[in-house]
Amino acid sequence: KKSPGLPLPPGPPRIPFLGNALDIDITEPHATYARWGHQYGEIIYSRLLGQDYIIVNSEKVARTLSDTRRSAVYAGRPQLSIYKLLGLEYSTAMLPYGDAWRVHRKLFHQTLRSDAAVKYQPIYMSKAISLVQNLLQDGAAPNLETILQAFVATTVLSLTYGYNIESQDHPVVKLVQTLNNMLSKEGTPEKSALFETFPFVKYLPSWIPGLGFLGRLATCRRLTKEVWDQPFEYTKGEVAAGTAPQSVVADFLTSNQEDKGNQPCQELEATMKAAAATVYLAGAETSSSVLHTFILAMILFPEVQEKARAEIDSVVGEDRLPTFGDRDSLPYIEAIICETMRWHPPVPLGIPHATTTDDVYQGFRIPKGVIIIFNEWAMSRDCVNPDHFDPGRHLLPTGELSPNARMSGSSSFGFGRRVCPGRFFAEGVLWAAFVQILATLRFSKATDASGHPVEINPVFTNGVTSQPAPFQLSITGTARAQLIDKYESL
Ligand code: HEM
Repeated sequence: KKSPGLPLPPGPPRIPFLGNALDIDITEPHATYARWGHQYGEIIYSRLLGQDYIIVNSEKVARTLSDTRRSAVYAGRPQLSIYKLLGLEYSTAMLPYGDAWRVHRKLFHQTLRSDAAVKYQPIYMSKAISLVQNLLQDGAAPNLETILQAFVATTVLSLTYGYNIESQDHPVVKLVQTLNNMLSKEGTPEKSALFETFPFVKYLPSWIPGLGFLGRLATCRRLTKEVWDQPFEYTKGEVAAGTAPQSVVADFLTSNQEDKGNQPCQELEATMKAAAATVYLAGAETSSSVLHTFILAMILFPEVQEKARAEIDSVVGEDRLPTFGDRDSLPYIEAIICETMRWHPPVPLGIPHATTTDDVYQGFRIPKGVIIIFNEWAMSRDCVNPDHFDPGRHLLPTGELSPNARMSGSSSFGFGRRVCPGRFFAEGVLWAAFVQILATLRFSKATDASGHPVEINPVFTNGVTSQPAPFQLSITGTARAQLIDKYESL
């Protein structure tokens, strides 16, 4: 719809050139946008340097815009120069709305839709068992972040490519972790804004003082290519030899061979590589952030931890570990997962969408190409006492799970046609980890030399994904922990 006469949504006053750049708290932009929401309403217009933004703070509005007949209008992605500079322009999450993106989503649908993700359950469970073993071994002075990152790295590489890696020192783990660390440092919104405002910067030589990051961007592009190619070629070889275990890439290759009766064409293979590499980029930090947040919440709200263990004891008994077969009988565990996603959404501002055509919403003009920010953090605050971790929000008075309470339905997975295709997969990985952790481990505050608990100030990191800043803790085993070693021999 062309509607030049209509006003843009309301928003804070802007100054020439910088727009609202000076109004935003860069350590917590989601909180700034939420405050604007209280002042200007559910949908806000803002301008940062040369770029127009619409910020949506309400889940109801986000769903109205992206889950209805308008869904195609809100399914675009901004085409920012930084994606190309980092070598990410072919990643599923950055593709414009169109045919190439549809092929990616079809591949994900084949292997990761809700019923297909179920077949990875044995992998989810055995990786969760290794996680609790590692946490228990390290209980005295746990290096939580390293253990969680290793869990996620080995799990995602096993599920995506069929790698059976236990050690974080494996070259492929090192490769993807180096790339992820570089991407989060070099792919910041500030650098993105710099390239959008001064496009010529990317043509300058990196030896100019202050432009050393141009050289690091080139390294990112090289590493991205390696992450694209290396693990994929490994799985392709295993599939050809008939020795490939179950994995997303093995599924991609075999289901597309079956369709065509021969090897997938080169173009489809390139698409598979890009989609598979997106799994690590999109799934690793997000999943480890959820686990990290969960452990923090269990320490700050010990009554939740106790109640969860009591539920596991009553349903599972004391002489075995929980299995996926117990899942429907453990509504409180399910509610803890939903509450973890709500208490601190791992991607507070989602991944930006962009409009594919002009639109009109409630009398406001929404121009084509404008960047749409779904503020998942603001949406998570729209409840009574939002800072309190209360799984009861997701339960009926009878103790059963509320009809819509499922982790994969959380607004923290985004909206509309761009909703996270890995949500069922993430739900499986995280359910297995949560339930085994609660069944076998007890978390508490660390104690200082004089035996006093070390208080925790819950602070979260800032970036595309957000997780708790490091905190001290103590981990001990419950009576059921002795079953962990037996599980290995099953
Ligand atoms: C708890 C873990 C995860 C969280 C919180 C999460 C969250 C998100 C969010 C917020 C988006 C953007 C949605 C939007 O634009 O509206 C997204 C996109 C995406 N996620 Fe996830 N994700 C998680 C795990 C995963 C996993 C395990 C995979 C792969 C198996 C994955 C694959 C993707 C892909 C491919 C996209 C891009 C979709 C597109 O642009 O069409 N994610 N995710």
